[in-house]
Amino acid sequence: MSVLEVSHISKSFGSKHVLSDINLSFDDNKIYGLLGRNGAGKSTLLSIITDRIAADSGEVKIDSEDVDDNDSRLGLMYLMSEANLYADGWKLTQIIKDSESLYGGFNHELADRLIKEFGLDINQKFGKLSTGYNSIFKLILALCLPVKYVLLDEPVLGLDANHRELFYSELIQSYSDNPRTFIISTHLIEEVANIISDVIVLDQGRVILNQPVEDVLAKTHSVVGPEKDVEQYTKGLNVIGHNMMGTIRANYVYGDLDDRILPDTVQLSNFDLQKLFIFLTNQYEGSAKNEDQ
Ligand SMILES: Nc1ncnc2c1ncn2[C@@H]1O[C@H](COP(=O)(O)OP(=O)(O)OP(=O)(O)O)[C@@H](O)[C@H]1O
Repeated sequence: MSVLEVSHISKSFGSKHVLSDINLSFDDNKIYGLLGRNGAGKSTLLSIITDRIAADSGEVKIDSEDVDDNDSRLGLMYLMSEANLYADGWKLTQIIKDSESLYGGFNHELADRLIKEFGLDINQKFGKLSTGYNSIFKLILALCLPVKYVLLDEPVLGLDANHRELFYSELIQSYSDNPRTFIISTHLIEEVANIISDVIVLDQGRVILNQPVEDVLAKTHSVVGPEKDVEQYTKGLNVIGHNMMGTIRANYVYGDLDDRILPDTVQLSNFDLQKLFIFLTNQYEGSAKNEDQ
């Protein structure tokens, strides 16, 4: 079992602290969702992990070996991001050839199928691709290169709804054919909620949540009923948000419920990852920032 470990990573740009003491560990064969609001530091973190930019302090290791300037470790990761690594005049076929020799392999069978399914013109030059096809081409590279860690920064940028669906189903297929670790940074939480096994939330350069999705969802409770009863029932619990619908109140709780008695007038259910994300990163009433890191 190998582990990708991020220890005490901090990064500033000028006087702006972008990442502060980030500690994360990525296990084999899991699909991580890396979530955070605009400017939270997601792309910076992924670029540091893959040694595209240097951290101010801290280290990234794979199997206890620092990845810094270490080709054998860096070759275990591929970062698909908005930043283009390829020159506009390069042909896609040439980029595939170069990547194949750099990474020591390429799944041509899968690539051929994806090229056909997405309708990508493989004889095109890189710079001539539309935004969507630019993403599609980089996704094909990401899925077909023989790496242990696939890092996807906004993978569906510019993809239409049909192509997004196709990508998610191909991602699942590729993962089940060849289990490996994915780290997916995205704002489309609802679209990835059923794909990811673990969720990491970055907020203002810090990790505020890092847990299996199943455990996280089990701790979400929406408590709905007459205002007085809801307030009474949720007293002392970690209420991270609320809604009013006339005289009916919904309090959103994140954390374990104790064995308090639920009044007949009050209904209890779980709420989804997107709602939790919004409450946690909105600094809504009663922040859960220090919980469950
Ligand atoms: N090269 C750079 N020089 C100066 N500031 C930078 C640089 N790269 C990133 N930043 C700043 O660092 C902060 C974090 O940026 P980053 O792109 O990592 O966030 P993000 O979570 O990926 O955001 P988004 O979801 O909007 O893409 C932002 O305030 C950004 O302006």
